[in-house]
Amino acid sequence: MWSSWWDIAFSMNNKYSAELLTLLLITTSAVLWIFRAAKNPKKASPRLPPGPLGLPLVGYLPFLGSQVHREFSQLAKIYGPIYKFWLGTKLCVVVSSPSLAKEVVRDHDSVFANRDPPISAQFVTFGGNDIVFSPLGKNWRKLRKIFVSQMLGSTVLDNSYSLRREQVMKSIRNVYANIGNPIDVGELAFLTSINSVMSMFWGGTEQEEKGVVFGAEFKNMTTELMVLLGKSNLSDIFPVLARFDIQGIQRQVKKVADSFERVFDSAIDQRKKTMEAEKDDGRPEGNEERKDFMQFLLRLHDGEDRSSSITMPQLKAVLMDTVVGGTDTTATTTEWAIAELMQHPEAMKKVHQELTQVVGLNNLVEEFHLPKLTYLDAVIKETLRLHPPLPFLIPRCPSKCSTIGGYMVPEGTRIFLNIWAIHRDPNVWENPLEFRPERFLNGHMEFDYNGNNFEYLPFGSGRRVCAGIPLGEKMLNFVVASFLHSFEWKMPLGEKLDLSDSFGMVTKKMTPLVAIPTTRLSNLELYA
Ligand code: HEM
Repeated sequence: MWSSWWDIAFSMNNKYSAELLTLLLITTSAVLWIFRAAKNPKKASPRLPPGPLGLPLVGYLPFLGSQVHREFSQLAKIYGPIYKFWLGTKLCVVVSSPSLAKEVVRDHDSVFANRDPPISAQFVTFGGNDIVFSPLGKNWRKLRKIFVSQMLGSTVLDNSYSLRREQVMKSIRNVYANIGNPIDVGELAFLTSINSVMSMFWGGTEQEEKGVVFGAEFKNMTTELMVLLGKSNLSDIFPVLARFDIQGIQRQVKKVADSFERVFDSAIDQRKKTMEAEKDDGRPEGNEERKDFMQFLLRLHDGEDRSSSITMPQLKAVLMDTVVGGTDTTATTTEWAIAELMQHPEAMKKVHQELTQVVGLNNLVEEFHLPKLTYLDAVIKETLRLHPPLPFLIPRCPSKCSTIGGYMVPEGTRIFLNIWAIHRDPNVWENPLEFRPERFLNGHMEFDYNGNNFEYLPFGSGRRVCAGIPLGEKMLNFVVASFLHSFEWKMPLGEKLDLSDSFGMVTKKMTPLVAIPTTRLSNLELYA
């Protein structure tokens, strides 16, 4: 019996024993090294993800074109589902597969639930007091809780339905007044969304009309803000240049933010006066039934309970999150949904059949019809799959160095979750480029907007999932259903429908959808 490796070695022919001994030593060391590495993975330091080379100093910046979502998806085909590039001194990582998205937003959620706000965001967040761009922390937690569970709680949303309904009715009346003439559907959708939100701010007071007048003004301001925030700013790429504001982006953002603040100040003043007057009249402070956003937030501002009271900059920042976060996204999706249906008459026919059956041609759509409009819901889900308004969500930023997909992702990296690519991945979706609402109907996999299925993330996922889902979903389904039930939409004679998109902070149709409405309801009095 051989008692040890040494015995084996020395029992052999001298000619081979030295070589064998060396071989054994190498093998043993390798086995020991692998064993230790497996036992103590921290010691094996992972590398940065692969990625395209850029130029010295500027990195990949000069190679970024205007269709960034398509370019990022192409790069994933070359470098894989996780890759990196540099923009100046900023390291960026793009993640484009459901399993790696899960690692980011579920497995490492607390580390990646931070944002990397552009430098100009400080002006729209009233000094970092909002929900969208705040780092994970006390401020964010408090505001998000107020926003999700109280401000957009089901009682508030139910109580404010009549306000949204009134705004949708107004839009229907406006379209009817222009029946047979071309209408910019995106603009119509935007005004309907912003007027609904404005009306919820003012909440059925005498100032509500004024709020709605501001709607048109807000539209231009929001569009301008989105363009500015979506621009590559040298100040972000080279923070040492920030104070020179070479492209003037910070200045312009500040100007738009100041205009928003003037409107907010006027609304806040007026609302305070109304609440005072109600108190003087002996009515309970603020009308309990009304429960509009402004009244609700002002009460929190005046509140003595420090755990739930908010400062004036926080109040304004939350208003800003609602206006900016909630209107362009909803309006853009409404425009895409109608455009896709016009391009797919079979699907449009099914939507119309469902509306006729559930709502009836002698009625207008009401929010209580929505749960029964299952095909319409599938249409909206399919629209958000093909055209997520935020193709990379809102970039995340790890608070410490982490490992994703076996690669190192250092603290402070800007993370783009490319859901646009995931939603069009042929390994995930059958015929992904086809518009097929049926894939979201019963019998197929369950999809909702809460981000639990990493193949479908139009509202994001994890702690930073969209905070406005209940309102966004209600407005979206209600507005699309109302526009489609009340009118048939056709392209002007000789014009072709264009479905190409244009990348931006919110990715929209390249050419606005301009269509001609004709009436659909049997009872024309409903349009009055
Ligand atoms: C079609 C409609 C909408 C879409 C597609 C959408 C999409 C998104 C996405 C992708 C994010 C980032 C999520 C992440 O990083 O994981 C987000 C965040 C957010 N959205 Fe929405 N959104 C919509 C409507 C709304 C509405 C109506 C509101 C407000 C009433 C709103 C308020 C917010 C806020 C406050 C955040 C920041 C959440 C946080 O950082 O904690 N959104 N949204």
